[in-house]
Amino acid sequence: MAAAILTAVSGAAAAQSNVTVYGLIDTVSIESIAGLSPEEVEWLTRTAQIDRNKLPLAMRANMPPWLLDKLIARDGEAAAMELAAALNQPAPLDLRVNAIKANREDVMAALAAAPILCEATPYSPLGLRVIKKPALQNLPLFKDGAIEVQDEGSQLLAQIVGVKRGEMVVDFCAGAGGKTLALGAAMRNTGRLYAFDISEKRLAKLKPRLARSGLSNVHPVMIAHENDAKVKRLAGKIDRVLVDAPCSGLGTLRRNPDMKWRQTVETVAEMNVKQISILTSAARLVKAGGRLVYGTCSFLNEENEDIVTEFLQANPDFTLVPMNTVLAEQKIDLDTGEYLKMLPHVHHTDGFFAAVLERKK
Ligand SMILES: C[S@@+](CC[C@H](N)C(=O)[O-])C[C@H]1O[C@@H](n2cnc3c(N)ncnc32)[C@H](O)[C@@H]1O
Repeated sequence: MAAAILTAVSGAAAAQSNVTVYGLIDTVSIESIAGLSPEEVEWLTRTAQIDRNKLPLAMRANMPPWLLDKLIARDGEAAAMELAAALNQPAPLDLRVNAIKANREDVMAALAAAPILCEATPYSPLGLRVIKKPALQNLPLFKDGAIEVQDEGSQLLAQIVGVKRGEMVVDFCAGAGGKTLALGAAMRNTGRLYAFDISEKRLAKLKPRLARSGLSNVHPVMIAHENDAKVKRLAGKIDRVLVDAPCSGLGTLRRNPDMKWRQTVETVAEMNVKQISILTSAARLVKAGGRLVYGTCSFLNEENEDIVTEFLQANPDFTLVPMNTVLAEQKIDLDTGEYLKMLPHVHHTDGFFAAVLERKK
């Protein structure tokens, strides 16, 4: 790592490389970087003392210029810098209580005895925010599936799908099942929940989590692509469909700070093509009066509102259910306008977006 740092800054000394180094110093302490020579420690220490206010904005924000420019054009400089600052802070550790195994108060008391201090999350009725970050893997609560690690924003996205007992539900992009587990528990282990994904590896990671959770209503299904014949077979039969779409992941930069350096305007545009294609195919599953929920862990309009607008223009049999209505149905005291928009500097969650679309009866 040390060699890579010096190559990055002493080569062409490109602004981008310097941004990376400042970001690294902000995220991890110099002492925690192994294998540095005394000269490298000295150089990094001097770099860390530079007055950030004299640096160009993108360096201060620790963001690629294309991304910062986009945010400034949309939100103004102050708001963009506030979001950037929040994304440069480490994320808290949030847990979701598995309602078919435990309730939040009992879990809180059991954790306190461990002793692990936590507080109830403000929006998700099943969430706990752990004060420090202890290892949880060996706790009986974790092994028995009473708790799962899940950001509060992700919990909310599952909650606003509004699943009920006995329903037919599809989690179209289930991955390793973060939201699948929340949906299955909200269905009280009844009905049928299909967990689709194109990644065998991710679906395999869902299996041990499912075993711990005690859920028997989840059916993982590997699909080749969004237009797979397995999707067509369920057309018009599903009460609730969640599309937790593949996206830039920029909303999770607190956990994956390197992600922003791998995204470009072009990768986002490629993702948009996939997003509208998946949403359009998943929509076929929804029965009359049923709901389709489109979500991302991104804060970019291109991946969020713009996809929903394009979808609604092409699919007039769907209408947007205002998020205020959805959140009120779930008894969640939160107002984020027409859509769910969770942001780290406002809600202390990862960045999440969701829209609820209903098929006309
Ligand atoms: C944002 S991740 C899902 C995260 C997951 N829902 C969770 O809560 O942990 C997006 C997922 O979409 C899957 N995916 C990508 N293309 C897909 C497609 N055409 N059809 C279904 N799933 C797809 C990816 O494999 C990835 O697991």
